[in-house]
Amino acid sequence: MTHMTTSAPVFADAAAYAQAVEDASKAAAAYYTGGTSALDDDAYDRLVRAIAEFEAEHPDQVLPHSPTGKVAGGAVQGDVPHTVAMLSLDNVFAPEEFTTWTASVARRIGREVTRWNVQPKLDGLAIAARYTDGRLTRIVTRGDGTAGEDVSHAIGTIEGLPGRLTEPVTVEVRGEVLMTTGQFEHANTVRTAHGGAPFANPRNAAAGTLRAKDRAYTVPMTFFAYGLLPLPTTPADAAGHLAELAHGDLLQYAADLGVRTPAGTSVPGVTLESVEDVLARVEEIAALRAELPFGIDGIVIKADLAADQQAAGSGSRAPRWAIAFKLPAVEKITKLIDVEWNVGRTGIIAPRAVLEPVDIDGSTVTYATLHNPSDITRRDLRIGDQVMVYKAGDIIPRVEAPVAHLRTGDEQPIVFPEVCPQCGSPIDAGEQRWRCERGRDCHLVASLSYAAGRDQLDIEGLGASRVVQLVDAGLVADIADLFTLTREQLLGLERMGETSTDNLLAAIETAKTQPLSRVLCALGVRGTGRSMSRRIARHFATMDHIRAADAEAMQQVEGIGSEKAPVIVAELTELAPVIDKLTATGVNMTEPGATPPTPDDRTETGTPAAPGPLDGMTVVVTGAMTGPLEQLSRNQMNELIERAGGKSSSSVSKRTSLVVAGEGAGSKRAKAESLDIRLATPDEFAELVAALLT
Ligand SMILES: NC(=O)c1ccc[n+]([C@@H]2O[C@H](COP(=O)([O-])OP(=O)(O)OC[C@H]3O[C@@H](n4cnc5c(N)ncnc54)[C@H](O)[C@@H]3O)[C@@H](O)[C@H]2O)c1
Ligand SMILES: [Zn+2]
Repeated sequence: MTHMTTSAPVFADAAAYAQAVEDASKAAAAYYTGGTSALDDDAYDRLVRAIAEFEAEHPDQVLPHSPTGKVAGGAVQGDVPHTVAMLSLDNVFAPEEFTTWTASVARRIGREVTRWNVQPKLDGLAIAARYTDGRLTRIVTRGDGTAGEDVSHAIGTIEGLPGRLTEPVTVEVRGEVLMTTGQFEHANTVRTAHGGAPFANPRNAAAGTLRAKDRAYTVPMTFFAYGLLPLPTTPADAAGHLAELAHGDLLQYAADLGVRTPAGTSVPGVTLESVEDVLARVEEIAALRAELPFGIDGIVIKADLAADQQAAGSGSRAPRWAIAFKLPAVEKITKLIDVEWNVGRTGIIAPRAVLEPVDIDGSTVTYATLHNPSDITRRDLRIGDQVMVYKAGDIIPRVEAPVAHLRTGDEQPIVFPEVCPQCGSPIDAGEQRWRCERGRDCHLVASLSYAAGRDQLDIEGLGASRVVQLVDAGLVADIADLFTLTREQLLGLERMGETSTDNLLAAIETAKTQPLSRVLCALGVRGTGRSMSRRIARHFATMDHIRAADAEAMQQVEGIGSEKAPVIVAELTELAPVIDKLTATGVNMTEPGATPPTPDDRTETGTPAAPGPLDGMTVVVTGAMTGPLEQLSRNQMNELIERAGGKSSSSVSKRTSLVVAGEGAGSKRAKAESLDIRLATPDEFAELVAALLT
């Protein structure tokens, strides 16, 4: 779980440094006041680290408004003074750094720290809530640490921060205001409904909401306390008592007063004595992060005893008795390139965001869930948007919201499908989650239409609408059922006359004689398309040999690697009942011209009985075919090439041996000429493979 952010940029000169200070200040101002920063946290931290490095090397050039060494990067102020400074926290990123830090604290205070209080580092913003005689009278933000902004207008909208304590005491409660995932979703729904731009993430939403005055609507937030201290008006004995309490006891007292603390969550604060135990707890909290209903960006470890804290003291930016063990960033800004619509097994049509690849928490994220269409509307997403993407642990990455102010005006609306993208049937959009009207049959309709297609079994008269009819009538449940359809059954369907019935039955009968490669393709084995199916069929020659192949044998087929092979083998096992049924109905299960591999010949590809005219050649077909080849589809041309011992390809490269250029051939022909690759007209090619053109 150790982590280090990527290296920081280096500034060429003072001007670049000044620009960086400017950018960082602007980002921090947005970050702390509820605007949306143009930088994600990693980018901001990198920038500040680079600024610090430059300043270390050029101490004479440090700008007064540099963010380094300041609470909130010096970007925010306030006019309500804090009685005790509200500081930031220093960071560590790895166990060794933490151990080093604990040793430095021990050195400073001249003894080991007695025990530690370990709690989640809540990802919101710090506030001080002042209670007078038990009544909540004022809420102040952290500001620059010495003075904050009065946000008392938010009283009553923050769950966990009661208007009245259980005892009439005068105290200041400190803690974090945040939005839970649910509150964030709700806030964006309400906000966009009022014509506002959605908040980029829960933290940003909490910051913006806390400061907003006179809004037409209110949205709830949540508070968790992590501190309690006396106010100037607190009676001396009570104040003295508070000052002596250990951190854990203070939080227990806050909870007793009715204030929410992390104690009620799955990551309560705990006190631990050894560094090992602390580190183990850090791991535990990190592991729970993805499932928490609120964001955390680390773990805070504090000396628990007041005496230890006082001995360690505080710096101008952070206390010396506490540290934040930072967890890797789980949010990054990247671009929304596209939205795909996938149909699940039950017919649910789910949108999925296609992203510009971005590294988050140790993995590259290219897709993120968008849940459902209303989710897209609620988030007001557009293609081309910069979006905040969240990913932690093993959860599916999700798009939180667009970073609306980064819009350029070139963003495009997301187009919702009008019919099922898989089978073309109408969509049931009555619920939040859209669904293909065919439900579970959607896949069946799609896979049967595919199987009947021109490049597979080529069953004329079996278009999508006919397939829908057959499925709806319960006549077919898999592709094998097509071959046992009776005349009576077909005649019973609407719009099915004698002629079309006979034609369809004849087409189905013809389909039984298709080569194995097409039957295999029709089965829709995951990970195989047309050309892969042809390669498999040519290699093994018969369905029995294909089914007998284990993953290792499957890997002998060109283009099948160690990852794909077991998937294909497993798929074929799953399809066994359908394959058996197909065989029983008399569907051809051999590949013409191919011979099965011999057992000791595991590296050789199954070769045609006789050497073909295109042996070892890679052939590209372009333009319109004429003469004897006129009727052949591109797929059939490719089949022909492979039957002749060649390899078909769709792009011209140095490795291409021959380009068959028909009428209208354009760029591929030009490329072949520039690479000096042999060209043939369709007629010349037909002659070359004449023996195979029967
Ligand atoms: N994206 C941006 O543009 C941008 C700009 C500025 C800052 N930031 C981010 O903000 C962070 C620095 O912010 P910071 O100065 O507020 O410091 P910080 O968030 O690293 O740590 C201090 C804060 O932690 C909070 N906290 C949460 N749980 C706590 C607990 N249990 N006990 C004590 N405190 C707790 C408090 O609010 C406290 O003020 C960095 O991670 C940086 O990336 C981002
Ligand atoms: Zn469908």
